[in-house]
Amino acid sequence: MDRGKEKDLGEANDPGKDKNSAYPDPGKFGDPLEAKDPFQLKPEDLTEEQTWQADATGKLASARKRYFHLKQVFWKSARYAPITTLGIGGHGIAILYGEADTDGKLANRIVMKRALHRDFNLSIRKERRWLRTLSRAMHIVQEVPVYVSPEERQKLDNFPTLCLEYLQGGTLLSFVNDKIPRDKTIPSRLLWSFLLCRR
Ligand SMILES: Nc1ncnc2c1ncn2[C@@H]1O[C@H](COP(=O)(O)OP(=O)(O)OP(=O)(O)O)[C@@H](O)[C@H]1O
Repeated sequence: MDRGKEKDLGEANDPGKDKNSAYPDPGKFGDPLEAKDPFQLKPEDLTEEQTWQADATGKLASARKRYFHLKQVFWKSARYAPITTLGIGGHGIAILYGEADTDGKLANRIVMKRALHRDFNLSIRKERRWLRTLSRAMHIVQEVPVYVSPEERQKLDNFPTLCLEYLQGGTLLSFVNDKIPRDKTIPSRLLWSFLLCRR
């Protein structure tokens, strides 16, 4: 997809806004998931560091565009629906999607991660290369298959998208931030043990 087309994706084109559209209701998976539209993301959802790195509104606008596009890819899908925004990193946005089974019940959760800007697509590709290199490492997040039609696949591939397993307990970074005091470092042997533990 070229950039001009991407710019056209505005709120008016949001398939979720059309009550008659085939876009699945984000709440379709029901309890116990408190499903919410990732669109409710607000500038205050960015961490202090993230707002320092870039203008919050600009970053949020990019995140919304990425999300709009992803939503368009899956808007006819009976299988995948967005649940929430997990976060915005230095380069990308991570959105949690639910995968339904044939009865429409939540069967799996998948993280879709995209670059915030075309210039960061390279960082997503690099991350993918590393993930594939580390694909047998027990404690490294893994790519997961996404079952889409050829049309959806083509749209999905217009922007490099990482489809990852969902780390329910949080990432290693969130563990370090939560549990390791700021004046302490995580021992190298522990980090190596994460990398060397094989499936
Ligand atoms: N597979 C995942 N499971 C659960 N949460 C995730 C997953 N991937 C990302 N997240 C959450 O989404 C946030 C944004 O992720 P992302 O990978 O884009 O950024 P980052 O790793 O914080 O920074 P950077 O873009 O600089 O690598 C993370 O901080 C994390 O909280």
